[in-house]
Amino acid sequence: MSGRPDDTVGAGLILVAAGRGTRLGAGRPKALVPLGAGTAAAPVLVHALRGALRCRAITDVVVVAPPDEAALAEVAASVRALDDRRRDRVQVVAGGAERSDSVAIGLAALPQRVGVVLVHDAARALTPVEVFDRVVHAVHSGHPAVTPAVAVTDTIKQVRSGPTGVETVVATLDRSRLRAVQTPQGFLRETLERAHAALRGGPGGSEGGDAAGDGLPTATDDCGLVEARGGRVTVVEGSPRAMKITTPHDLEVAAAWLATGEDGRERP
Ligand SMILES: Nc1ccn([C@@H]2O[C@H](COP(=O)(O)OP(=O)(O)OP(=O)(O)O)[C@@H](O)[C@H]2O)c(=O)n1
Ligand SMILES: C[C@](O)(CO)[C@H](O)COP(=O)(O)O
Repeated sequence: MSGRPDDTVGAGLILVAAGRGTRLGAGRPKALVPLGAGTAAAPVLVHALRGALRCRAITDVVVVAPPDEAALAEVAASVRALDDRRRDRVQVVAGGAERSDSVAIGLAALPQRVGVVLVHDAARALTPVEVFDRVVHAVHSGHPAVTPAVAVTDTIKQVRSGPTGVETVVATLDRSRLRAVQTPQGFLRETLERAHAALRGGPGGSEGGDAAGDGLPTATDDCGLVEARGGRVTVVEGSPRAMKITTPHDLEVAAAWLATGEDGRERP
């Protein structure tokens, strides 16, 4: 870790949008599914990109798109249509099989001048700019890996599956110490690069995606990869508006926020 980045240096954004959207079941990649009605209507990815570009610290963007030709072309056309002077600093690349593959592809494509990297799910399309700003500020303040998070409001039980598939409760977890993590997650570039190198069998890692080397599944978020190497992850306040559009119900909620102007974004 080399300490704080120069405060005047901007941040790069990896917007991962290459998922299939199986749980949404819209018959097309989730990033390309229309969200909103009338003048607010745009693909999920476009909402996410416009939202992220409200963060003035972002200077460079890599959109990691679904790998098929038609989807790539549609994403590239959306980028060309962006009303933002940073449009020329937005690249589109084809994603990989798993989210972590897509992040690694995006990271490799980010220009070397970028020393601070944000990784954001296109599926968290209505994330307020304040969340981006808090994450960037924390990295600039010397925190090498940062995640936004919200408190858990349900009582959370740990369960085990019996031989017949029926689940029984093993324990009730201490909710006051649990957080649901969101994106954008922010990193010093070298912290993220080392975490991904380890995932792929580099120094400190293990081949096959078992980042912690303990037989547990690969971490589903990038801060998890840092944790698995014993790195420190700092938590900043997230937002309910940064919820991930995963199911048809989530899409309805997001559309309702847009319809009522309650998308959590500042109005001019
Ligand atoms: N191979 C993958 C898988 C996921 N993602 C992205 O990672 C984010 C979080 O993933 P999720 O919401 O789970 O999206 P999907 O993988 O598309 O959803 P599902 O599991 O329902 O197919 C999304 O913006 C998704 O596009 C990606 O870029 N590349
Ligand atoms: C990165 C993430 O959005 C943080 O909550 C989440 O881990 C993505 O997981 P998914 O299972 O790929 O949706």
